Amino acid sequence: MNLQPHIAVSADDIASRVIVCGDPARAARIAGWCENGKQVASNREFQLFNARFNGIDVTICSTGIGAASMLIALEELKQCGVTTIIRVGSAGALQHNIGLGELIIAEGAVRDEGGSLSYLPASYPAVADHALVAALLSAAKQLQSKYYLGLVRSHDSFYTDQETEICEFWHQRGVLAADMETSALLTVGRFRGLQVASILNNVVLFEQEVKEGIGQFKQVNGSMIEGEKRSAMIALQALTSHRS
Ligand SMILES: O=P(O)(O)O[C@H]1O[C@H](CO)[C@@H](O)[C@H]1O
Ligand SMILES: O=c1cc[nH]c(=O)[nH]1
Repeated sequence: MNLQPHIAVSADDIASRVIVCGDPARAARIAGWCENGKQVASNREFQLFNARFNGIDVTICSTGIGAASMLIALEELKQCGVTTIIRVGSAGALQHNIGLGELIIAEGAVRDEGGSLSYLPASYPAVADHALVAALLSAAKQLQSKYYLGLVRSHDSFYTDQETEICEFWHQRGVLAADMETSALLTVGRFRGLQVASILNNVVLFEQEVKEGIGQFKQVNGSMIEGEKRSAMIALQALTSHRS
């Protein structure tokens, strides 16, 4: 079969169960936490690895930053016969009680990114697959991990002049955290008939300067790196215990 133009694999090359994440280095780390992790493609921000977890084939695919490139990966993964996608992402908290390295499981998302809006109007909801969320909750309990369950917000622009006001607005409305891809994954994934969900590792405290938080993440802050691994293990457990 033909290679997909961006993710550079064909249907024969990858599994039907996929973990996506923004950071290519995270994709490599997740593959390393599985059995037999090996790279199958490398093109731009799209780094793909095949591996086995709980005796089941999985693929890990990085998608870069933002909804636009994540949606390219989603469409091409769908063309390759993928049925189930869980995002293992990072996020900034919008509530004071969510600590660094603590995990957020998205029930749904505020669609403040342009990618999904180019497919469907804002009135179409961004909702995670119910069974996949149940599998994530069950895996989190099995691994004795604390988690927050609720709404997240996805956006396109990290450094707007209104960032403080925007975060305060969604904080007041009970949204748990912000990332840049979850709402597009939930909206377009559902629209395309995929089972989709998202689990996020908090790397910025609420009301912390975003540059400072992301910088600490880059410096391999212990709790945030531990949160990344725990989020990946929960997602892998959910992905491989879930009936696709
Ligand atoms: O760590 P990832 O998965 O890339 O997720 C978050 O980090 C990036 C911004 O630093 C955005 O992609 C955001 O959604
Ligand atoms: O504050 C943050 C941190 C990570 N990703 C985001 O989109 N926002």
